[in-house]
Amino acid sequence: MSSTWILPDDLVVPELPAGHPGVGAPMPEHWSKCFGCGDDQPTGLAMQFTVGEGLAVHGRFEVAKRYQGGPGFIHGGILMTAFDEAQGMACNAALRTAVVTGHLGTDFKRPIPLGAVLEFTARVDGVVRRKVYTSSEARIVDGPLADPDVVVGTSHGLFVVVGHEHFAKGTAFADGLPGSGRDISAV
Ligand SMILES: CCCCC/C=C\C/C=C\C/C=C\C/C=C\CCCC(=O)SCCNC(=O)CCNC(=O)[C@H](O)C(C)(C)COP(=O)(O)OP(=O)(O)OC[C@H]1O[C@@H](n2cnc3c(N)ncnc32)[C@H](O)[C@@H]1OP(=O)(O)O
Repeated sequence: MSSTWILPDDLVVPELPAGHPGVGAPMPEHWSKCFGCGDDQPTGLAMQFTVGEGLAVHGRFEVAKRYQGGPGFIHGGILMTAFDEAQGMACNAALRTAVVTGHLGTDFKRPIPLGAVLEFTARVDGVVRRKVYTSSEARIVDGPLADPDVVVGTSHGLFVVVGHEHFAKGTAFADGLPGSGRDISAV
């Protein structure tokens, strides 16, 4: 069973941005303190991304013991966090602009064991004004229960393009601040 997600009729599929790197190119974290992709966030997922075909990206992480929900398996919210990050990175690669998540819906298809290496394929399906429609699926590609032919979770999300004033409102509460050009992906 899967939940329903209907794309709008006036969806526009964007062109790849100029200078878009080739398939397989690594994508830098969008900010070092990000819980999803940052390398300066010790409890975070430290997801790593590469450019995929068209408007897609690929992301990976290993399910650490600290991400346990039910005994032996990933917590559902952690899986959603990874989808959020992957679909946000797809927006970033396709549109080269800042986005935030407006809505995210996940179907949990199979239990995912601790120690599994998850690979996400996430893409931009299209845009309507500031709304960016995205989708993603996850597979276990290494570790326990690995089978790259089995989809263990899927996600649909609506992201909204925002200006830098959106993040300016958070600076008073921020744990560190992006600054050196590593904060927003150059991809
Ligand atoms: C200081 C540190 C900064 C570091 C930042 C660094 C980099 C960031 C840059 C790029 C990011 C790169 C990669 C991203 C990677 C990971 C992704 C993680 C992202 C997150 O984890 S981020 C946290 C969770 N996220 C939020 O914290 C959002 C809270 N929220 C809001 O801030 C507002 O709610 C907002 C801005 C969403 C909209 O507000 P708004 O006033 O600007 O615009 P408005 O309401 O008019 O919506 C415009 C159109 O979107 C439709 N719309 C809106 N919401 C909808 C919904 N839920 N469902 C269906 N449609 C929706 C409307 O219906 C309208 O549609 P229409 O055009 O048809 O009228």
